[in-house]
Amino acid sequence: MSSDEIAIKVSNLSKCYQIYDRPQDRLKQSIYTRVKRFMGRAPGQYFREFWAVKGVSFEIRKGESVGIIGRNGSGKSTLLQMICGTLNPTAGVIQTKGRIAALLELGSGFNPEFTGRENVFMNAALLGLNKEKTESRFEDIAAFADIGDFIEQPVKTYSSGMMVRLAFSVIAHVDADILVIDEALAVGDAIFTQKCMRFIREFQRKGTLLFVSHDSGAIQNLCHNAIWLAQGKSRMMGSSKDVSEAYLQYGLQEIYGEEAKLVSIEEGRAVNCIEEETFQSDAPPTVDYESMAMVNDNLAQAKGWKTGGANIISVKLQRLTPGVEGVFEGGEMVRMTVRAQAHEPLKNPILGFLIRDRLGQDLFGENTLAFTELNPISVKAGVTFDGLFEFRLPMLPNGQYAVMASVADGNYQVNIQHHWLHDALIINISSSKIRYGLVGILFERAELKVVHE
Ligand SMILES: Nc1ncnc2c1ncn2[C@@H]1O[C@H](COP(=O)(O)OP(=O)(O)OP(=O)(O)O)[C@@H](O)[C@H]1O
Repeated sequence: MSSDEIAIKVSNLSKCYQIYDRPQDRLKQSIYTRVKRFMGRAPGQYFREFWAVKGVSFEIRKGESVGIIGRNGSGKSTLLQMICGTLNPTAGVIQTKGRIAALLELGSGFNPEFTGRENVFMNAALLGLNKEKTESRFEDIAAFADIGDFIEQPVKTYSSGMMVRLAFSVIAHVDADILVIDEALAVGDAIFTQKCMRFIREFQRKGTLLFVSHDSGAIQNLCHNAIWLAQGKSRMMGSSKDVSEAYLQYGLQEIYGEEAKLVSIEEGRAVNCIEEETFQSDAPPTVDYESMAMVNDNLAQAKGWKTGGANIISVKLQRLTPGVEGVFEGGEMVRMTVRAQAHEPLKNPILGFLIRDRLGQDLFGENTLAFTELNPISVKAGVTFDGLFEFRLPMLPNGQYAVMASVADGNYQVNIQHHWLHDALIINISSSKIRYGLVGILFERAELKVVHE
């Protein structure tokens, strides 16, 4: 790899902390250090060495997205702080090319006594943006943070969510070449997280990303490669898929213990020997998933874009059976209605929706194209029209989800998106028993059966 292609190069990087078991040991050490300096001989040592990061080396190409995964205390923050220059290494070399912006420690870089506005200028200056540029971008920064009048209040009055909003907004507007994000901090409410994820995905098209998470799913989704840190050392580097799988296996091994030694399997060696069977059972489904969804209309605050050719008037999720309004149960039949109005003639209007999780991953959705291919409909300016989608609501794991809605004109290949809303509805799932995957489905059967005695 030529040096021009490298964004970050870390060689043999280490950080050692001195750990004092008792407060008086720290005092003794400082006295003895002075004595040593004065007398020139080594007195006793009153601390233990703790290597938070030890001998880590890697190279990251420009434009690459790399995930850092590891348990609590494995050295992720320490490593990233050294890369960002906020912590001095004990040993090793770090070379970086370009402007680094980081979201690492909550509130770090903010002066609590200064207002949000003053902190924006201070932070942007630290990140290399001059006053004129910051002034010209201030409105965008404030709009992205979306904390209203709090921008003029001292940061010490902020909630942690407001602090993250402001910090993220600054790093999103300083033309960074390298972004360092700790996912634990990037989470705010669903709408803001989705906005951050959209920014990160856009940034990835040209910039270099270092993304820290405990969630191997998030790492695989955002990063091509990953580094697994364990006890301060780099345990594995490779594709994010391979690293995540190895990390997961290691975690399971720890849970199961030595008696269930897990062996990696390179290729499937099992012989497929399941006989065809028609099984009938009158027993009720054995898998009990509860997944209650609370749906909130967010249309008035929804972000997106429009051309003026047509706009979405409403997005509604309704249950098709009686029940409490706005509360849904996973597995029940529902109707999503996306209503729009044309402001110019639309030859082949398309209405659609898409449900996304907190990381902006598309879970499922549909549009009306399959229908209008068979039943062509055009609309004149001023006409209001609905897209109707009836489906069984999947059971979703706990968390917040956003419903994207759009109105367009055209066909599968060529279409103009006239109005696109990222978060027309917000879905909150709170009591889900879904344990695996992004979306749960209703299992009719999940049993164990003896085949041969
Ligand atoms: N100032 C310090 N003095 C002593 N030990 C420290 C200090 N800062 C961090 N450590 C230790 O270094 C180790 C690595 O910490 P670090 O915060 O880098 O881990 P991490 O992987 O980011 O953890 P988490 O996922 O919990 O954020 C931990 O054992 C921590 O206790």
